[in-house]
Amino acid sequence: MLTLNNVSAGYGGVDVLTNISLSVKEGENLCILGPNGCGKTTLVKAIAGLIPSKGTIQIDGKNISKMKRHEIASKIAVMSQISSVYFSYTVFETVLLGRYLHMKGNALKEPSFNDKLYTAECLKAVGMYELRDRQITTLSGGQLQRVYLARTLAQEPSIILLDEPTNHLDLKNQAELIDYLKEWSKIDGHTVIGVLHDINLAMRLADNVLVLDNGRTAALGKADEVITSNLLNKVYDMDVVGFMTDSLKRWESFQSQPYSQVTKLRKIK
Ligand SMILES: Nc1ncnc2c1ncn2[C@@H]1O[C@H](COP(=O)(O)OP(=O)(O)OP(=O)(O)O)[C@@H](O)[C@H]1O
Repeated sequence: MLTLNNVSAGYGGVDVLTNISLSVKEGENLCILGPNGCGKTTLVKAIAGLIPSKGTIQIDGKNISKMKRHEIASKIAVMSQISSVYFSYTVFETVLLGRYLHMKGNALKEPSFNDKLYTAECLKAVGMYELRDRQITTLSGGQLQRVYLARTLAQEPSIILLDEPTNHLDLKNQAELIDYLKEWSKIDGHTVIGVLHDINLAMRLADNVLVLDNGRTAALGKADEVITSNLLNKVYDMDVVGFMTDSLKRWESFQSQPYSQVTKLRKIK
């Protein structure tokens, strides 16, 4: 479904990514891992056709450099981290924007009954239908992220590209979003390709993992085979598994200690 062959991309003529090759089949999910600045977002932008790239990127056998913007958008939706909202639309209007493609690209046109119906379905799917008339500026970060998920679904893509979508979300909402997308990917050969900093969430979502190191492929393969302590320690330049194990031990000991012992505050000198 999605194939990258020797893809290099970057900014101002300088490559950030070098010779990335991979393929993602329908119904499979891929997580992209790697330290800050290694090129994860750049890869997402290249796949979405938002920046030029060398090599070939094909969706369903078609080269994206030969596809029109709206044709790419009918296949791929990008869901990124939420940023501040400066323009106020209602929840319903925001999700309706995801139907833009299906409204023959004319957002000024009165949406059809079917577009409105599909928008409502997407809002129901993410549990935001009741808040459909609220201005999005009045929503919490978690609610806003749900609205953006609904807008992504309204686009009816076959591939969702995630770029760190879980900031602003508490633990429960992070897990729910990832589980929802995992479920979505198992319907009708959908695919999720996601940049996630949290390795636990990545393992929850991914069938396959690409680990980038300085713009190059450090590892690519099945999640349980690729996510090894040696590789993570090398790429992130820290004892990742040791850190996670230590956190778990602290949590366990915190649980077993009497309340009085763990709440002692250090005196400020
Ligand atoms: N628009 C841009 N113009 C020039 N350089 C850029 C641009 N966007 C990103 N870069 C550079 O490209 C490199 C890779 O950035 P990218 O955002 O892809 O990394 P990342 O792995 O997603 O990082 P992070 O985990 O911090 O989000 C960085 O050195 C960054 O400074």
